[in-house]
Amino acid sequence: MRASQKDFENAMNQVKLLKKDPGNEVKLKLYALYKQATEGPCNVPKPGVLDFINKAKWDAWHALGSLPKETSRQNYVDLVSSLSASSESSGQVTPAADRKQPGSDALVVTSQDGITTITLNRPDKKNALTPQMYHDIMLALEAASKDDSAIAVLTGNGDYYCSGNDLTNFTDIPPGEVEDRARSGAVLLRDFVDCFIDFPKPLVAVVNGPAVGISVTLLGLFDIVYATDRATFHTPFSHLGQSPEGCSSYTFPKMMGPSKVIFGNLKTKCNVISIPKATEMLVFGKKLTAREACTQGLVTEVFPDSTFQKEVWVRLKAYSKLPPNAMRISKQVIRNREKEKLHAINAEESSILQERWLSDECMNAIVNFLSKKAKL
Ligand SMILES: CCCCC/C=C/C(=O)SCCNC(=O)CCNC(=O)[C@H](O)C(C)(C)COP(=O)(O)OP(=O)(O)OC[C@H]1O[C@@H](n2cnc3c(N)ncnc32)[C@H](O)[C@@H]1OP(=O)(O)O
Repeated sequence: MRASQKDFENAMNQVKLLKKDPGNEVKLKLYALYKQATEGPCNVPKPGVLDFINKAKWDAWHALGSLPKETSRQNYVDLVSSLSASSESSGQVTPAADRKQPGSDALVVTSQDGITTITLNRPDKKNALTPQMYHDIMLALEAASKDDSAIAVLTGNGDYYCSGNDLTNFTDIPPGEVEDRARSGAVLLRDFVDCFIDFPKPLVAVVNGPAVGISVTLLGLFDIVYATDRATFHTPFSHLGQSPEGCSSYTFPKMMGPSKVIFGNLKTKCNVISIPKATEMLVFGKKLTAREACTQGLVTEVFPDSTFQKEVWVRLKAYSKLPPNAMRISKQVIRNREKEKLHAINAEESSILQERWLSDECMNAIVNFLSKKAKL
């Protein structure tokens, strides 16, 4: 049943009566749904980067794209009713408990046992990332940085962890808007990666299956990476006419070390081969198994697929009981001196990628994928 105007007005009144502050992430969602329900798609200029509050509001509204007014009204009413129910029930202090992002089912955020879990939920598309998902992940990280959880986890639903950027993001671009789209894509990428660089609590990747593209490169910004032995790690940037992001041009060579020198078989007089592992991945697109990724320092520990979920969550629940402030401060000590550098690298990688997206090599690769001529 569709929410009526009366239901919508009741919901607006109910918001004022909430006993508990729902937190910034939910307030932004409410704001966005309200604007979309009353005014339709975002049609105002984007505020400047330093106008943080209005930019966050604009981003939240803009992320709703062309969601119809009636659906927005319904989502607003549903969200308020779930908030009212939870604020009247047990009085729990867990702000993100079993929270499903309205407007998109592609991301599910839950908070339990001191752990905020962000789950990519597009299993039929191998959890490929849409623009809405990039925005929702940023909002979820922002909320998780302030909620009372001790650690945050990113994982995937289904057989894949994530197949990277959704390549259909490159379609339906009207002629004349290609450069604008590349520019806004680079801004989105930079903002997105910045959120990982700045995330203040221990951040854990539970890699439940194969990982591709940006979902791999970001791993260098996580504090722990647990992988099933079924996972693979693939960064086919050259195949796609693209270039590395997620700060991987810095984190991968740093973690994988200098050139590994491999001598050929002396009898057959092979040449000396000396290619750094990071180059083999980021330039030549070599796919690593979970065990290879662990040897290279990208993965913390590999678990048998049959016991993966059980073993990992037992471990994480134990970690989440450690004193949260001590964990946060230790992370700061480990990471802070690199932060400025990482932000600069992120900005540089994003701007190089902006150029790559306009190249024939990139366009041809996308067309080939979409016309099912090429798969990785
Ligand atoms: C703004 C920020 C930009 C950040 C820059 C990021 C860059 C990257 O992440 S580069 C990496 C991009 N990813 C890829 O190139 C992966 C493309 N996908 C594949 O090659 C394959 O789908 C596969 C190897 C991931 C899985 O193959 P398979 O097991 O055979 O499954 P299907 O191909 O049948 O996939 C099922 C379904 O999902 C769709 N899909 C999978 N990945 C993507 C994707 N990345 N983008 C769009 N769609 C994807 C696939 O097309 C199938 O759809 P249907 O045919 O409609 O069922």
